[in-house]
Amino acid sequence: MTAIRYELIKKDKQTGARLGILHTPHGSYETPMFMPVGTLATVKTMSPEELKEMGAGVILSNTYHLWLRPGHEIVREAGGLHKFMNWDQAILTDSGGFQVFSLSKFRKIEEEGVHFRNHLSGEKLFLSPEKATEIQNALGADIMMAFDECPPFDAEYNYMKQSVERTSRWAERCLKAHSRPHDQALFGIVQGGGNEDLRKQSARDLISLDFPGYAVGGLSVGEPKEDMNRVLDFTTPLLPENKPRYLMGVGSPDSLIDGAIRGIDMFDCVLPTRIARNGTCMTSTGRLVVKNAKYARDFRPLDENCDCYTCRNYSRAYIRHLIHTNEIFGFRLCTYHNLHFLIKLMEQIRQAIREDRLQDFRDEFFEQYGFNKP
Ligand SMILES: CNc1nc2c(CCNCc3ccccc3)c3nc(N)[nH]c(=O)c3cc2[nH]1
Repeated sequence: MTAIRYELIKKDKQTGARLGILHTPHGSYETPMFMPVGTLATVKTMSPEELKEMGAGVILSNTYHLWLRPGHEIVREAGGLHKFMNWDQAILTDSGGFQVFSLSKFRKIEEEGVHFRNHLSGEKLFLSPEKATEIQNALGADIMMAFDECPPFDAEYNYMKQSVERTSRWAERCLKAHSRPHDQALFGIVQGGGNEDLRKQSARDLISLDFPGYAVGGLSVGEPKEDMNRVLDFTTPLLPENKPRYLMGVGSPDSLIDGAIRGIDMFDCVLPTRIARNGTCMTSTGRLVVKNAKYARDFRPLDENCDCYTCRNYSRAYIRHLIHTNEIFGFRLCTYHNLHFLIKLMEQIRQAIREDRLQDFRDEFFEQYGFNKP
């Protein structure tokens, strides 16, 4: 028995969306789901109790960051990430590949792995499929990711082809190095940019290795949303129907809906927590920059249609004051609201799938939120 099991409950009659349950050693969670990001073993400014209160299930942490600080051996000695951060629900760790490419200026990619510099100290570092797998085994997350290369979306075809083939070889090396397959599910990551044939090759390679789940990588890296949707249109149908599909780094409301419509089950994004720290909030009628002076005497909640802790107890004027004075409580209130907003959106998406009306829901939501309907 592998560490996780995906149970397909039903498919939406209007779209490629599906309602499912992801069973993990730390709990079972309905999908499609949004996973808050907690890079350094904390979802910034939120306590585990608050995360549970708002309905968070699986949260993310990061191999690269935790390897550098505090070091994966300390987390292992603490009894693993769940014990270390006092989180008794599920955890997913990314493999560190993406962070190396996005954080480190100098890097050299070879068959063996990636040479780069520590983005904090400048010291020379090296990450390989084996090392990334060893770190994730030490962290002990329920779901861990294969070590991959996420090339620029518009990389030259031959480079992209070489990269996909190397990522497939790296995935096999991760499977071989994985020491705890019964406790931790290793997901393969499909690459290939915007090239349908390379996406097919990547999916075929990874499916032949029989992973318990698959991520669609190489997207949400600056390409237009139409391109992301086009890639999903021909990529998710390649993936096994009875296994979870995770679209990496996607979390704006329109992309969550469009990803769910195309058969994605799991999403993560730093957006809700990151924009909260500069006073930008997601509301049912679009984004609201609460530190704007126009809210100085606005005593309404952030979102009149929201029943979260923030919206039940505090006004725009008060939150604006806190953000304006750099008060940490202001960041907490905006973070709580933004995470609750996305978790609530996923519940609405799941309900729309139950009622076979996700396309209609998309139209209503886009209209209300202010996304131009293509
Ligand atoms: C924002 N757009 C985007 N993010 C991508 C990521 C990282 C996903 N977020 C994981 C995370 C975990 C903890 C803390 C912070 C982030 C990717 N990761 C991998 N391994 N491969 C990708 O292709 C890839 C593509 C991405 N696009």
